[in-house]
Amino acid sequence: MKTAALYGGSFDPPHIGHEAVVKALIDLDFLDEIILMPTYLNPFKAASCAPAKLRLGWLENIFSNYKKVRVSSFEVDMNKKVPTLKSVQHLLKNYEKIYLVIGADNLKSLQEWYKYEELNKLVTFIVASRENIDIPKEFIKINIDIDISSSELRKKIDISKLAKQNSQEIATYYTETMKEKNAR
Ligand SMILES: Nc1ncnc2c1ncn2[C@@H]1O[C@H](COP(=O)(O)OP(=O)(O)OP(=O)(O)O)[C@@H](O)[C@H]1O
Ligand SMILES: O=C(O)c1ccc[n+]([C@@H]2O[C@H](COP(=O)([O-])O)[C@@H](O)[C@H]2O)c1
Repeated sequence: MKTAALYGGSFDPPHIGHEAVVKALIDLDFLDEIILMPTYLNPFKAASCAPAKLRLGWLENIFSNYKKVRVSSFEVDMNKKVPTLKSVQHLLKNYEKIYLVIGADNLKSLQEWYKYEELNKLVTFIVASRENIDIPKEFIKINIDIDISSSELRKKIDISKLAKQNSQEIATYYTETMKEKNAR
């Protein structure tokens, strides 16, 4: 059986920071596969901006030509908030080891994740550096230096920060959706 990195996220929108994380993961020889798994909805969030199926389609498009990478619709298909533990348990039916990828900003809330102790026993974490946040030594670290976030992009879309494949479509979607939201 193979090893896989589970890289979950809202990807609302996907951006070049996410692409940089995936590229860094591809270079890790101990990973057979990288599984991108967009959330239906982050368990800690009240809503997403773009619907789950749209975010899933964007990711499939962006990463279709990346070797070792696949996009999983597991959480989107559940049509509800899915704790990461459930996704890991699902993957462990087919993979012998799961590495769980998070950005360093997620470290502060990790202990509050659903059944964190159990999750921590099942996975090995890979943490992507972000905003100079300290990453404790027990984590595998990947060095990412892309100062961009989806929330910033939702406030002000910048096409140069989006993946090239579908940047125009994504930029138009957020420009129009945010205009409508602000007009309400
Ligand atoms: N620029 C980045 N550098 C390193 N890690 C990142 C970066 N952007 C996102 N990540 C990590 O990738 C995962 C998915 O990110 P997510 O879809 O939440 O994007 P985000 O930019 O963090 O969004 P938001 O601003 O809404 O929190 C998270 O674990 C996040 O910490
Ligand atoms: O399992 C949990 O309790 C949990 C709580 C908060 C976030 N997560 C996961 O963390 C990943 C990153 O979320 P986000 O919204 O920051 O991209 C995504 O896969 C979420 O499902 C998981």
